[in-house]
Parts: sequence; C-alpha cells; structure tokens
Amino acid sequence: MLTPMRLNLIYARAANGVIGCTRDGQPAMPWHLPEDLAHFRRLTHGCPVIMGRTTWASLPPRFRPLPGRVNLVLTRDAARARALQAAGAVPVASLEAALEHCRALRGADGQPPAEVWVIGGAQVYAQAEPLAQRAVVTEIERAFDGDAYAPVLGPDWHETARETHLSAEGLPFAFVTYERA
Ligand SMILES: CCc1nc(N)nc(N)c1OCCCOc1ncccc1N1CCC(C(F)(F)F)CC1
Repeated sequence: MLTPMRLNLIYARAANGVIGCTRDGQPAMPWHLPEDLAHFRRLTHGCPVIMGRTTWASLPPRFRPLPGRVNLVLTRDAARARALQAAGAVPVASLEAALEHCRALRGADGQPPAEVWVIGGAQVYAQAEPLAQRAVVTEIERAFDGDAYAPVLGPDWHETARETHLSAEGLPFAFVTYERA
C-alpha cells in the first residue's frame, strides 16, 4: 500500500511575520539561530525539497545543492533550468510539476517519498499553502526588519505541537507544528 505523500511547509518567522531580508543586495536571514538550522536539517534530510530560484541562490555554496535531498527549484526559464541542472538541482516549471516529479521518485525502499518540504521563499509558500497538509514553523518571539513575509495560515489550520526554547544567544523561539485535515 503506497503511503500518501505529504506536502509540508517549513519556515522560520519573526513575531512580525518577517522571514527574510535583503543584505548587500542578497536575500539573507535577519537572525542567527543555529538551533533552527539543526532543526531544518534534521527534518528535511533525506526528503525532496522544493524552493524558488531566489532561495536556491541564497543557499551558502557548501549547501548547494542541500546534501542528501533532491533539490527541486522552480524556474520557467530554459537557460536558468540548464544552469540549475548543471549545479545539481532539478529544475521544475511549476509546483504541480515539482509534486509530479516527487511522486515518481523511489527511495531505497522502492517507495515514493512520504514527506516533501517547501523550503522557501515567500512566493512559493503562498502558492503551496493551499496544497499543504502541515506547516512546521520556527516562531521567533522578537520582531525583525525584513522584506519577505510568512504565509498567512488560514482558519482551517490548527496547532498540533509546540516546543518552546531559548537560544544560546538568548533569543526566545518555539518549534510549532500546524496541521489541517
Ligand atoms: C535554515 C533556514 C531555514 N529554517 C527553517 N526553519 N525553514 C527554512 N525553510 C529555512 O530555510 C532553508 C533555506 C535557506 O537556508 C539557508 N539560508 C541562508 C543561510 C543558510 C541556510 N541554510 C543553512 C542550513 C543548511 C542545512 F543543510 F544545514 F540545513 C541549509 C541552508
């Protein structure tokens, strides 16, 4: 029996909804939260990740492609698609095409992936939110300046888990899971 593939959003957001900022013309993270990096790595390792082209470009080179995961990157531009392929990503023209590609993947167990993760950015989260069953959100209890915002999770989403933490640098945050039927 094939287990259904679950589409997940994963993001870290500030108290004011900011998920990213621009530093020296580049997309950047407004905070330093190594605990979130470890959380992200643990949850997504071994699963396909879907991202926008800007998020791909923002990955530190040593993480591009993210190791141990099929990296699907959204682009409709043929030249960019070729460059992405050469760089170890799988270019896809739409979110639907990305999901079709994931359904066709088979792991060492011969099964399709049970979990697929949308990892950014803002436009891709907004597009994926209506299709996703779970959102794993790192909620940082402080406002930050930025220019990219988290998706709005509508009333049909409900919180199913929350772990509160204080980072080594004194930043209060929580790992929160939202699900909808
Ligand atoms: C981690 C940041 C992050 N947090 C949560 N909760 N949800 C996300 N969607 C997310 O954005 C992942 C794509 C952007 O990622 C980075 N952007 C700038 C600098 C570094 C990174 N990381 C460092 C860790 C690395 C590892 F492979 F170790 F996970 C992946 C690339």
